[in-house]
Amino acid sequence: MITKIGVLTSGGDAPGMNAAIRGVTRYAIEQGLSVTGIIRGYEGLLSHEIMPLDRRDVGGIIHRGGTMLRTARCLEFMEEKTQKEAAAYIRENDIDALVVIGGDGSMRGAQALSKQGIPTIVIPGTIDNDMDGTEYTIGFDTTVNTVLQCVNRIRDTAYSHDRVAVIEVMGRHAGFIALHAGLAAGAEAVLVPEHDVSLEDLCMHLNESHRMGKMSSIVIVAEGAMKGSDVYDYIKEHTYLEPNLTVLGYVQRGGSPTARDAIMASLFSEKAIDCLLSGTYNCVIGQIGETIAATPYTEAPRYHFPLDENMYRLVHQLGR
Ligand SMILES: Nc1ncnc2c1ncn2[C@@H]1O[C@H](COP(=O)(O)OP(=O)(O)OP(=O)(O)O)[C@@H](O)[C@H]1O
Ligand SMILES: O=P(O)(O)OC[C@H]1O[C@](O)(CO)[C@@H](O)[C@@H]1O
Ligand SMILES: [Mg+2]
Repeated sequence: MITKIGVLTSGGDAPGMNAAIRGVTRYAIEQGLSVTGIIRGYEGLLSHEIMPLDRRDVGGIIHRGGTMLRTARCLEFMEEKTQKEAAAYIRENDIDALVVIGGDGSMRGAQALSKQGIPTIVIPGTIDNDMDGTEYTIGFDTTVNTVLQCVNRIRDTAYSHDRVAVIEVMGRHAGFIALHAGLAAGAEAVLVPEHDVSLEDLCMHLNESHRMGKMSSIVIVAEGAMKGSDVYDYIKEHTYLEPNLTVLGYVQRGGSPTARDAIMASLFSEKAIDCLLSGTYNCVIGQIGETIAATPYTEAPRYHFPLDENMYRLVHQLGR
């Protein structure tokens, strides 16, 4: 029977992680469990940094970006020896199950711990929206809206100076941020890791739009597709157009969560605790269609939600 849970955040921080820490803590306490917070993700399990969490400890954080528990990318945790040490520490502290809030890498970490006999459950928290077992990850909506606001500002300059604004956004392995922000901002083109990038085609596309009377354009590049600076250089060398470059960087990851992210964080938290209480674990919580589901790690790849090809086509058709 589960009486005490641990909770940690891992990987890149994402807006809404704090709302999830609050949701997990308060809902678990409501159900009669006690809660331990682990500091700095899997690193905290190795450096033994933990703290008890009560209702008041998670007060005043629902609207804050980042994560009050801190987070880390812990490379040591890739080794089985380290995973065994972490599992032993969890047992020593009488933690019966662990809630991991993080992205796809963090989910692999949770799966590794479950192989060591620790019941785990994952709440998807990453701005990248690139996890199996869910159509939505906490933080994505906030980031897309942040990028949109930035692009709208950059557009003013691009328009006024007749320039091609090249904007690099995050997404090491996935183009969701670029695609969604691109469609919302009316970009001329988006470059994403899921599609081969031809800078020759891009320049033809931009030149053609220019001939049709379009004096300024927006090109959004996911960092995993190509470096924004390479796109800038190519346009400068191969066209008569005038590009400018903005690498958005970490402004995309901070900030207060949108209503959608704070709501999803709360709903995912409730589902995670309900699952643990009913003996369902080693699962990723996720939104699948209209439902909030719990999918075993081993089955999550069956629920892979790729980039929406219709949206990708539409960006390029509407952007000219
Ligand atoms: N195969 C694995 N086995 C064990 N642990 C892993 C594995 N992959 C990742 N992890 C752990 O999860 C941590 C976070 O992973 P990663 O850096 O990929 O971020 P993420 O959770 O995908 O979030 P984001 O992509 O939003 O930054 C890693 O630093 C590592 O501690
Ligand atoms: O510099 P860091 O913290 O490793 O984060 C960069 C990476 O994290 C992510 O933002 C996801 O949080 C990726 O898109 C990005 O490549
Ligand atoms: Mg990831």
